[in-house]
Amino acid sequence: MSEILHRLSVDLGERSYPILIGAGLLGSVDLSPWVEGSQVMIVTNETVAPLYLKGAEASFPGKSVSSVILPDGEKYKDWQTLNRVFDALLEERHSRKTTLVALGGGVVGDMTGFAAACYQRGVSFIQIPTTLLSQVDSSVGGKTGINHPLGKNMIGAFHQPSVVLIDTDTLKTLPPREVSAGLAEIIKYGLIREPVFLNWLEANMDRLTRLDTDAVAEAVYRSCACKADVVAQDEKEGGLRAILNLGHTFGHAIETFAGYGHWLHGEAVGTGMIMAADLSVREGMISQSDYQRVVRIVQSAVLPQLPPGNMTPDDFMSLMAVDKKNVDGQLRLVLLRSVGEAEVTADASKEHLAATLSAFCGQQ
Ligand SMILES: NC(=O)c1ccc[n+]([C@@H]2O[C@H](COP(=O)([O-])OP(=O)(O)OC[C@H]3O[C@@H](n4cnc5c(N)ncnc54)[C@H](O)[C@@H]3O)[C@@H](O)[C@H]2O)c1
Ligand SMILES: O=C(O)C(=O)C[C@@H](O)[C@H](O)[C@H](O)COP(=O)(O)O
Ligand SMILES: [Zn+2]
Repeated sequence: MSEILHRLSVDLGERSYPILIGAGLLGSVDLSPWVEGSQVMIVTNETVAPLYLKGAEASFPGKSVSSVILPDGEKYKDWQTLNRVFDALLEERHSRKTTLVALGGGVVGDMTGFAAACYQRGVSFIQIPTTLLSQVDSSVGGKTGINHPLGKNMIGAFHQPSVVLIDTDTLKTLPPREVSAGLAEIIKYGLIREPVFLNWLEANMDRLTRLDTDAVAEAVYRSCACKADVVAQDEKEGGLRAILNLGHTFGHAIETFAGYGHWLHGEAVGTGMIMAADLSVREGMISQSDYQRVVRIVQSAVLPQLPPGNMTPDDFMSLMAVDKKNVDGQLRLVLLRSVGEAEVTADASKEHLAATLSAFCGQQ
C-alpha cells in the first residue's frame, strides 16, 4: 500500500518544489510530470541499484530512462567519479532537456545535483533519497558538490531539485550505523530551532533507532519542514541558513582528518554538536545541565561523543581555517543561545575555543 502522508513545499518563487513523503512511494508515484523532456538519467550506486533501481525506473512512465551506477562511498565524492556521470550523459547524447535523478544517500544526491548544475550549464534534477540522513537533510535545499582532499564540499553549486520523493520504506534496508548518522541531523533541527520537536525526540528516540514507521514518518516530516522553512528564507546562506551548520565546523574537520568515509558525516556532526555545546557553555550561553542534555540525546542516538583519539587541537584549527562560513580569515561558529536556538558568531573567545579543543582531544 502506498500513500503520500505529507506534502511540503520549499517556497523559492519560480524554483519552488514539493517534497512528497510516504511509505511505498517509489515506483507508485508518477514523477514524469516533473520531467521536461523525454530523457531521464538515474544516478545511483552499486549498493542502492540492486535494491531500488527498478522501482525508480518505474516512476517515469513514458520516458526514456537510463542509469549510471557509481562506486559506493564518501571517498568517491570527487571529480573523477563525477566525471563518470558526464561521460555517460555525453555518450548517450543527453540534451539540455534531460532530467537527472539522484537515487541514493547524500553522496549520490550531492554529486548528481552538482552534475545537473554543470551539465550543459544546467539541467533539472529530482531527488529520491534513500538514507535517513538524505531524507531529512541533503535532498532538500539545493546544496550540491564534491569534496576536496583539503576540505569537505569545497567545490559545488546551489542548484535546487524540481521535486523530492521520500519513500520511508527504503529505510528498511539501511544499516543501524547509517540510521544513527541520520538521527544526528534530526537532532540538529531540535537544537537549532525546534525545542518542542527536541522534547518529542527525547521521548521517541527509542522508536526512531528501531525505525518505527510512524515515528520515522513524523521525524522526516518535521525535519524537512524545518529545513524547507530555513532555506526559503535564505537560499544561499547569506545569514540564517548557516544555523543548519551546527556541529559542522568541528564535524567537517573530523571527517577530513579521518579520511573521507572513515567517520560518517552524521557521526562527525553528532560529536561536533557536543563540542559546539561545550563551547556554548564556556561562552556563558547555555548551562552545564543544557550541555548534559545535548550529550544525552546524541548518546541516545548511538553516536560517538569524542573526536578521533589522535586528533589534536592544531589539527582542528588548521582544518577549520578552510570552513566555508569563515570571512576574512575569521572563524565563524554556530553556537547555542539556548537548547532550541542557535546563533552564528565570529566572537567566540580564542581561549574558550582552545579550552574546548583541549578538553575533547586525546580523550580516547
Ligand atoms: N547537500 C546537503 O545539504 C547535505 C546535507 C547533509 C549531508 N550532506 C552530505 O551527504 C553525505 C552523507 O549522506 P548519507 O549519510 O546519506 O551517506 P551515503 O550517501 O554515503 O549513504 C550511506 C550508505 O548507505 C547506503 N545506502 C543508501 N541507501 C540505502 C538503503 N536504502 N539501504 C541500504 N543502504 C543504503 C549507501 O550506498 C552508503 O553506503 C555527505 O557527503 C554529506 O556531506 C549534504
Ligand atoms: O543545507 C545546509 O545549509 C546545511 O548546512 C546542511 C548540512 O547538514 C550539510 O552537511 C551541508 O552539506 C553542509 O554544508 P557546507 O556548506 O558546510 O558544506
Ligand atoms: Zn550535515
